[in-house]
Amino acid sequence: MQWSLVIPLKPLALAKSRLADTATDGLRPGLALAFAEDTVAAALACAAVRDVAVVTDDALAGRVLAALGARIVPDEPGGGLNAALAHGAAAVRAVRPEAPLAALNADLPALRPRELARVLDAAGEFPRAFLPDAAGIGTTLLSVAAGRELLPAFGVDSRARHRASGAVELRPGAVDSVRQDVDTGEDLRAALSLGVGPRTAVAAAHLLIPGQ
Ligand SMILES: Nc1nc2c(ncn2[C@@H]2O[C@H](COP(=O)(O)OP(=O)(O)OP(=O)(O)O)[C@@H](O)[C@H]2O)c(=O)[nH]1
Ligand SMILES: C=C(OP(=O)(O)O)C(=O)O
Repeated sequence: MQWSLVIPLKPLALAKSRLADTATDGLRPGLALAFAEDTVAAALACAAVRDVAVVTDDALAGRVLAALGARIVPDEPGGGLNAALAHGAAAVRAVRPEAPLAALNADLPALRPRELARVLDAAGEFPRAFLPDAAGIGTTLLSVAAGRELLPAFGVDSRARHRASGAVELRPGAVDSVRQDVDTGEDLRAALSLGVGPRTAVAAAHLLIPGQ
């Protein structure tokens, strides 16, 4: 099964505000871009992925991620994360209506292609499914079979909301890299110990992270 992925990305100057105590205003946009680059590169290297669309209005991120091979979809709704995902899903479906589709966060710098393939293989068994984040409160991936609506409910308590919406919670085991999103300094430390991609390794080397 070959998936289309939709990855949302805020304008870099606004992204990852909860990392303010770990990275200065000057360094945070570069760090957010590095996370997105490593996420997109790992997604494109996954054997179960046919294409990746990034929904963003950030011009620099758009250029860099397009060069990696992503399709860039402007965030036309401008209505926040779930509106951006629904818009991205519609743009993908317009080109490839028969493909299964999944939304994936852009802040997964430790993402490993084989672990993503394991999650997508598990997701392919269900009409709609999701993977909880490492903290057990949010969501890092939401999938739908062809012909179904994505109905994204990302944001606060999205694990409970995706479950309540009828999506099946995936428990594929040994997929830490797909669950480890980075919102806080502690998350970044956890991602670094899993092993991050090359752009995040360089960007994080500029930070003073206790314990690293
Ligand atoms: N296109 C788009 N992407 C969004 C929007 N809001 C959030 N995202 C992306 O959705 C994903 C999950 O969001 P968060 O984990 O909250 O990331 P964030 O908003 O950069 O982090 P904070 O500023 O700390 O809340 C990230 O990949 C964000 O870049 C939006 O309005 N439009
Ligand atoms: C948007 C989400 O991410 P975070 O909790 O990382 O903001 C989510 O988990 O639904």
